[in-house]
Amino acid sequence: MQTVTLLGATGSIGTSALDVIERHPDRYHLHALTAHSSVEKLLALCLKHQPEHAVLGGEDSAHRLSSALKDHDIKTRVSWGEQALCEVAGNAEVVVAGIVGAAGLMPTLAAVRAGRRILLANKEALVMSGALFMREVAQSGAVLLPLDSEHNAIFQCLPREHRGGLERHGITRLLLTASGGPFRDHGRETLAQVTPEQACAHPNWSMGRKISVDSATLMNKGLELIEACWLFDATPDQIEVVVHPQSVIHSMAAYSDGSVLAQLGNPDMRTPIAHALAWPERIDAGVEPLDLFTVARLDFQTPDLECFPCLRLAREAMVTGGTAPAVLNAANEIAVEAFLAGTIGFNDIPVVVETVMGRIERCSADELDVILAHDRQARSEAQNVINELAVTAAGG
Ligand SMILES: NC(=O)C1=CN([C@@H]2O[C@H](COP(=O)(O)OP(=O)(O)OC[C@H]3O[C@@H](n4cnc5c(N)ncnc54)[C@H](OP(=O)(O)O)[C@@H]3O)[C@@H](O)[C@H]2O)C=CC1
Ligand SMILES: CC(=O)[C@@H](O)[C@H](O)COP(=O)(O)O
Ligand SMILES: [Mn+2]
Repeated sequence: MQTVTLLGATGSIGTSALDVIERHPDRYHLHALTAHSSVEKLLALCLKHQPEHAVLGGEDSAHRLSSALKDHDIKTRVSWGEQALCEVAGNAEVVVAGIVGAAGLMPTLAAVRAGRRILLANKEALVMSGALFMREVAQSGAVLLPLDSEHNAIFQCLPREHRGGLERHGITRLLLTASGGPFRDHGRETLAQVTPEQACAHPNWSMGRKISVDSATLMNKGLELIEACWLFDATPDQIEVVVHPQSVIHSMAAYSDGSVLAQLGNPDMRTPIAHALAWPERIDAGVEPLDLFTVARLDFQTPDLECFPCLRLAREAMVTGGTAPAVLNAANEIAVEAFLAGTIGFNDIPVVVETVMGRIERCSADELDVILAHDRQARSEAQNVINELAVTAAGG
């Protein structure tokens, strides 16, 4: 029996992870469930799963949850804030990192430092702090398993011990597949008019709103390119993005003898979650078997970097290195929030990111304090750019 902390239990990853965990009560025991502000959702999960701990973002919401649990005579202990998240992340054998955005960095790092088995969905944490994060994994002996569907697929296509560069294993390229998002065939003019609801309607995956917008701008693929560089010790030019609208091939590894290994499956996050939970064993994920006759065809295209500059910006940030990926990520988080709030348009997202990247000087990213300072600076600069765009739009 392994104890599990599920960071971001009320989200899309959290829901899929609970579905898999529930199928295997003999293997997994819930140590903690966490959320930010979804008190009612976390209450329902605590009533059902009775974890030892529940963590929320603020004191008021934690008091509300605690008193509701007492009314139901449930013994789950409730706490709040980043320190509490780090404690529950450090105290379970398995940690599912399913918080969205930079907020996931400190709890995920706490799990790394405690040498836990980490199932990483929170790609932003690795994008922000890649070198430091991987150094801490090596030092603590943590087992880092990718949940992101593409990275989990690549992991499955690589030799079991894949350390120290791809060439050593005869791997020439990683082929990172991208659905192309809901606006794959749109031109730049129509993109200017798209709404948050349209952007969040991903053609193949049901996900949280932030990652859905990232998929629509191709920033998700950019973040994933950076994520793949760190996870698989690859250089940006060893990674090729392939638009594959069906999302059936989840990614591939090309070898020097001409072989290309791929992992296929229905687009359902329970597959990578079950894979990483049980690795190196295999367990039931509750996922329908893939029916290739229904899929019928697999298409491939090159990404359109004119309409979707975010992929280019992320590649450039990785090549620049240091704090550039943290700046890219922070600016993107603010821009996506503004787009979802209706403050800026879809095509303004890359404008905000590129302008912020041009204004903040790159630094070495060896220290956490430096990374966090650049994250804060990029957020504040992104807000400035958004304000400037509003003035321009008002004719100022
Ligand atoms: N969804 C998917 O299929 C995939 C997701 N990912 C990655 O997984 C991560 C989670 O994505 P997804 O599940 O879609 O996101 P959701 O928005 O669905 O869920 C986010 C979760 O994080 C919690 N959360 C939000 N803000 C904070 C905060 N400031 N502090 C602590 N917790 C917070 C939310 O709590 P509350 O409900 O209270 O807001 C919720 O539990 C992202 O990094 C995403 O890129 C990667 C591959 C696939
Ligand atoms: C399920 C998953 O891993 C997402 O990151 C998915 O990849 C999004 O799809 P695209 O970014 O390819 O549209
Ligand atoms: Mn992905």
